[in-house]
Amino acid sequence: METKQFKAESKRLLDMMIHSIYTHKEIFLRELISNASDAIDKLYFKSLTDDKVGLNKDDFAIWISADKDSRTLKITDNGIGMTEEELENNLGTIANSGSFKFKNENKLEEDNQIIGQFGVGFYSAFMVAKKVTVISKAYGSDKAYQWESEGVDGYTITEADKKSAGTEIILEMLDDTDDENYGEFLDQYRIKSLVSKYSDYIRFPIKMEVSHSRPKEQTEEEKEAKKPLEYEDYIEIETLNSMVPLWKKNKNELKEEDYKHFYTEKFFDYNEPLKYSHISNEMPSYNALLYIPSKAPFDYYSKEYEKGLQLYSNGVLIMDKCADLLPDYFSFVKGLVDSEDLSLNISREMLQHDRQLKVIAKSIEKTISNELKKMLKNEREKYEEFWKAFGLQLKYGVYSDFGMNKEKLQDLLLFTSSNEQKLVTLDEYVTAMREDQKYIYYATGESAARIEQLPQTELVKDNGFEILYLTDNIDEFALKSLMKYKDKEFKSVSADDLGLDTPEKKEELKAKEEESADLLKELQESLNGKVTKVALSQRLKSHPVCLTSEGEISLEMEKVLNSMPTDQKIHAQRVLEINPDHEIFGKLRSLNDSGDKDKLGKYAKLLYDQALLIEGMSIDDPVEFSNLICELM
Ligand SMILES: Nc1ncnc2c1ncn2[C@@H]1O[C@H](COP(=O)(O)OP(=O)(O)OP(=O)(O)O)[C@@H](O)[C@H]1O
Repeated sequence: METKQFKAESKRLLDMMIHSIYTHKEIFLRELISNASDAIDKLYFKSLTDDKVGLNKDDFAIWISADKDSRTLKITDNGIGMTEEELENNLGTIANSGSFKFKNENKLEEDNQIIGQFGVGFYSAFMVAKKVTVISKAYGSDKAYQWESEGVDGYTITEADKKSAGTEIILEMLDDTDDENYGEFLDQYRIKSLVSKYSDYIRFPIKMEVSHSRPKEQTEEEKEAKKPLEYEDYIEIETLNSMVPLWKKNKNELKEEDYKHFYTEKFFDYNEPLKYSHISNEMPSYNALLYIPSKAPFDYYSKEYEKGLQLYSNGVLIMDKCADLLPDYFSFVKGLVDSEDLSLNISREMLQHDRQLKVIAKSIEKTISNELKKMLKNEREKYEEFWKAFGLQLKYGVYSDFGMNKEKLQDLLLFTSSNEQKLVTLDEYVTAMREDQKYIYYATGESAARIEQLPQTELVKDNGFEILYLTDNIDEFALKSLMKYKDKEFKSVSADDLGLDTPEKKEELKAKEEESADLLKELQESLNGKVTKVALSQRLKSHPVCLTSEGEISLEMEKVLNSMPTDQKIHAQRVLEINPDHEIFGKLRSLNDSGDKDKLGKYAKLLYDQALLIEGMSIDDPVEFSNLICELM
């Protein structure tokens, strides 16, 4: 069977290319500068083995000049240039990359800085220009040629005049419209900022004549007469790019200040970073600078915050915030990644499916996780500072995605402990556990101070067990996702069975409950369905009552879930626990025995409201509460 070749409708293809491959028009400049840099790289490469080139590394440069009157922008390089045939092949055929071939043929192993590989970047010029002229003279050739095109209708190639090898690209900008201002690309400030945004690390100087203004010299008489200053324009040649990226410099040459300065400048943060790391990775190959800010940005915990690392390919910026490089739970990390293996031209959508990118993202995640673990181990104070700013995000990470990442994150968590209210890791908690302690205990509340006073914590504390104080909304959900840590289950101090009672004690309580069954039933009935049970408490020591819950939803979870903006309200199954050793219990019994149901009902309401207040919850009818107190007083 004969295999047929695909045919392409090149005009349509070009049209599609121009209008759909890039999202931002401004990147045309990046593409043309990258091409110029590639061309110089090729001639520089030749000059290493061929004396006839006659140029040193310092002689190479890219020039930009803009002329507002003729609305033209010129990008010139003294690189390898193109022959007539190369103009035809490289600029006349979409997706034909001379650079890609060059790279392959010359196996630029060590000094591989060639950027181009797809053979499409050049055409981005048509996003902003109505006419593109390329005048080029190939190195070693005595003839120069001019390629000219107004877009989809085709191109012409004619002989031209040009003295030295290299290429000059002239863009005649499109007319401005109501929506688009193409003239802005002729503005020197705009050009400067585009170069520093996208092409700052091109390794050959990008030069431009920049006009400045300065006060004119005054004569002595003029000075004395206090004549107002007059200004004059002057032109200066400026190099617009800084050329060597910090992350490609040798680590030994760099000082802490260099990294910190780079961070504050690049990521617009007044505060110095808490931590940085400079990574040169082999497999996959990439360089990265990663920073942990010392404070959470003001919008960090809002929808407006955009996570991501800057993504560079060979020193050329591809994307400002590449979200795919960071998992959500490490979204606080700032920094950049530079990889030669990524292509400059792939669009955002394609990038997401780039296998290489995924491999890099995995490697970065591992690095961040290791750095955090190291910090936790060796720089506890710093880690606690980090925790204050971003701990919440890690706890969200444990809970979200159905707990998929909990194992990776569990050793990075900190909780306030009942022991001196200091922060502890789960590992520290478990290591300090007594042999007879079955569970990791926790209590929830608004603040550590509030939790400290909860009656429910009494018994666990009396047994000498440490309690984790959970004060953030997400905390209990995160622990529920974890379920266990090192085979130890988490247990709320409000849980049914705290695992503290001996079988004899349990029996004793059961007998007491049976004995008071009709009293407990009476109390529950008088609370009109507000609680599912009134029970005798085994956890209370000095307090008369507390509120706990049965089933999966705790009172704290009820609070959190009901504070969310949904119509559906969730109810925990509330249990009012009464301390059988408290005086008030005797009072309740005698009321019940004497058949004073009315008073008993009032006591039940009061005790229930008290339990609510202790829990930090609001009571249904404060007026009734106040009246009842007065009545009984
Ligand atoms: N200034 C230049 N000097 C010499 N050759 C050039 C120049 N600009 C473009 N070329 C040639 O034209 C080819 C096509 O350029 P184009 O920008 O379309 O793609 P590319 O740079 O190869 O790849 P990519 O699309 O990844 O940028 C280049 O590979 C190169 O051979």
